[in-house]
Amino acid sequence: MKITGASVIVTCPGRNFVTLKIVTDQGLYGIGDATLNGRELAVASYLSDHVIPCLIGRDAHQIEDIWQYLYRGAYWRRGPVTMSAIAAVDTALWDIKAKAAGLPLYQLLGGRSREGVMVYGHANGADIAETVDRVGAYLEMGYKAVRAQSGIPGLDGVYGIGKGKSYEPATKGLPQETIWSTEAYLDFAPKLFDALRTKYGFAPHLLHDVHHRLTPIEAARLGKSLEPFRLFWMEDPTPAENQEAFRLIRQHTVTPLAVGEVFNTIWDCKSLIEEQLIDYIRTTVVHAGGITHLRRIADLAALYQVRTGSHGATDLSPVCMGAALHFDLWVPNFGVQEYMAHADETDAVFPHSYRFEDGFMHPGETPGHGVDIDEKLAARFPYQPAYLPVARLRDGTMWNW
Ligand SMILES: O=C(O)[C@@H](O)[C@@H](O)[C@H](O)[C@H](O)CO
Ligand SMILES: [Mg+2]
Repeated sequence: MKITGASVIVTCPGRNFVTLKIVTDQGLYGIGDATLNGRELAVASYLSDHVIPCLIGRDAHQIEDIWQYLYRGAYWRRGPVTMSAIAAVDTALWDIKAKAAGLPLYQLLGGRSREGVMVYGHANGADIAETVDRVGAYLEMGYKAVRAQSGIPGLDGVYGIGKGKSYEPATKGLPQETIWSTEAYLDFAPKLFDALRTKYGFAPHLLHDVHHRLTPIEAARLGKSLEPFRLFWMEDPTPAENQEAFRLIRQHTVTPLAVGEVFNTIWDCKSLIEEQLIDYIRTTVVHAGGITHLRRIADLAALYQVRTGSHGATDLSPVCMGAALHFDLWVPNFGVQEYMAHADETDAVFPHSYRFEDGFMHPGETPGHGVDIDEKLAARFPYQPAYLPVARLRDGTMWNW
């Protein structure tokens, strides 16, 4: 089956998304997510200018060979732009292969390993009282796991706090500037989880995202102070590029650690996994080279009892979500999947077969990954420049957002 064409679709139904569509001489097509929040057009150009010309005429069934061709063949390996582009090709090719087989994608990976995919919701509020209520709303919807993020008195624009119930960090125009104070946060966070456990007990899984803001010793202190509240995980405690930092954190706390949403390859998490410095690996389909590469990361992780907990924020398109759910249904060492529901316009542009039911997601039985794109509708939402925020300390020093 020959690849006869490919195109990049950039659309902004509520937020920006980049989608690759690959078509074949047999009338089958596949799509893959290539969205890199705040840097979308770099991946779109990488695909249009440098990848698509190399795809035409290749056998769409040779997923592994095409992956290796794009990874090794670039000479310049890894990095979020390259790996998101490779991921889009890989996802589209798995979609085509599964459609050709007439099977939902999870069947090609090895079949289902569980009944459904446990997801966690992202609850956020302006203060502790509101966050406690929002967690309650998720529990009422049937969620078994909820990540809780709360505004901190005196700090504007803390990570994870939206204007309404949903959370969308990117804003139109230039990056929004926010202020960060580690001191205020470290005192505040345990109070939030104390309030949550007091109200809801220990049955629900509670998670928390630190979003790379602490130093290793501060992260160790936070992990220790959260131990009485038995979190499912503490996410991204320190900037993730320094794998050694986790040795120090690990010496001090038994709060489980999750990391990896910003990782692109197995090399970013090799030491973290092999030294058993983390409990959950959060790499995802779109930013870590597609299903072909994510499977390698998961297999390495399985050797060390590290489980998966893939990133699933709103900037990962429904195409990524669909592919991730097939992966999750199969992967033996599954932990949990993040799920932030998309805006209605996004769902309309990307019709999909996945669904939420009582705390679990189901990818559906449609052949392929079960997500499509309505190109006519997509064209009605042109790209709008948008950026993630940046953070500074009170004295103006640049920090990690
Ligand atoms: O865990 C998460 O969902 C995140 O940390 C994201 O909200 C992250 O900030 C965005 O995906 C960035 O694009
Ligand atoms: Mg995160």
